[in-house]
Amino acid sequence: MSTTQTNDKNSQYVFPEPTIRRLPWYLAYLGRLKDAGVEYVSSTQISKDINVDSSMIAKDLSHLNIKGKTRIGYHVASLEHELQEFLGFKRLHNAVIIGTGSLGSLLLQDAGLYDYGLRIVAGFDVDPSKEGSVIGGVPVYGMDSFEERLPGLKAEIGVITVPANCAQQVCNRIVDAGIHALWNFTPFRITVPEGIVIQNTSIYAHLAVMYNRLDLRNHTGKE
Ligand SMILES: NC(=O)c1ccc[n+]([C@@H]2O[C@H](COP(=O)([O-])OP(=O)(O)OC[C@H]3O[C@@H](n4cnc5c(N)ncnc54)[C@H](O)[C@@H]3O)[C@@H](O)[C@H]2O)c1
Repeated sequence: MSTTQTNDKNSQYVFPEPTIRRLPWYLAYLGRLKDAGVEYVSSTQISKDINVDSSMIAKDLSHLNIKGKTRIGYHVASLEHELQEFLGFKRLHNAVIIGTGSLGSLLLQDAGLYDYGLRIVAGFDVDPSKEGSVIGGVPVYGMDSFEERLPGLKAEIGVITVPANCAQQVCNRIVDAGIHALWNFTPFRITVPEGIVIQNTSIYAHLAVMYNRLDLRNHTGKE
């Protein structure tokens, strides 16, 4: 389960989160069409293939700088390009990871994040045994050098993968050091000052939803 807040009373138009969440579905679908050599696709066809209402698709895509042609639909490659631009996947965003344990190490080794515009430039950890290591080609430094190294890393995003009991303290330190966007993987609901973007991501919350739906299914006896 993930939620994004832009804690900024002065922010301009904020796209509805459900719209932003659906756009990557269209992108993945368009990638498949492109690989299959399909040149044009209509919102009706997209609707049939990915099971989203076609009027909702048309509304979602109206936010983009592209128009579909009557009776032909959208040019697949152009729509894919526009979606990637809109979603920020084409732009590289430098990030640092705080906490290079199980989850932090996995993220450091996930080359796929780069394809989605996230370039992790360094990891930081309080554990001295991790200092000086390289995970997934990314150097890991001690937390004591965090403030000193940060300006040179040109990072705009801080990824938080520390134990929940120190999440808030780590968050405060990252924000004080000048980072404006946080991707929080801990189950702790951290609070941030106005103007800081925060994205909470927890697979555990998704598990809870799945268990709840499974229980419901088992009780209603639906096959
Ligand atoms: N979001 C998810 O889907 C998901 C999945 C698994 C774990 N988690 C959460 O991610 C966090 C990390 O989980 P893990 O399994 O990788 O734990 P872990 O214990 O393997 O790693 C935590 C790392 O943080 C470091 N650390 C501790 N305090 C620190 C501090 N003040 N500053 C910098 N580094 C510090 C530790 O030395 C360790 O290397 C936990 O909060 C966990 O609940 C989230």
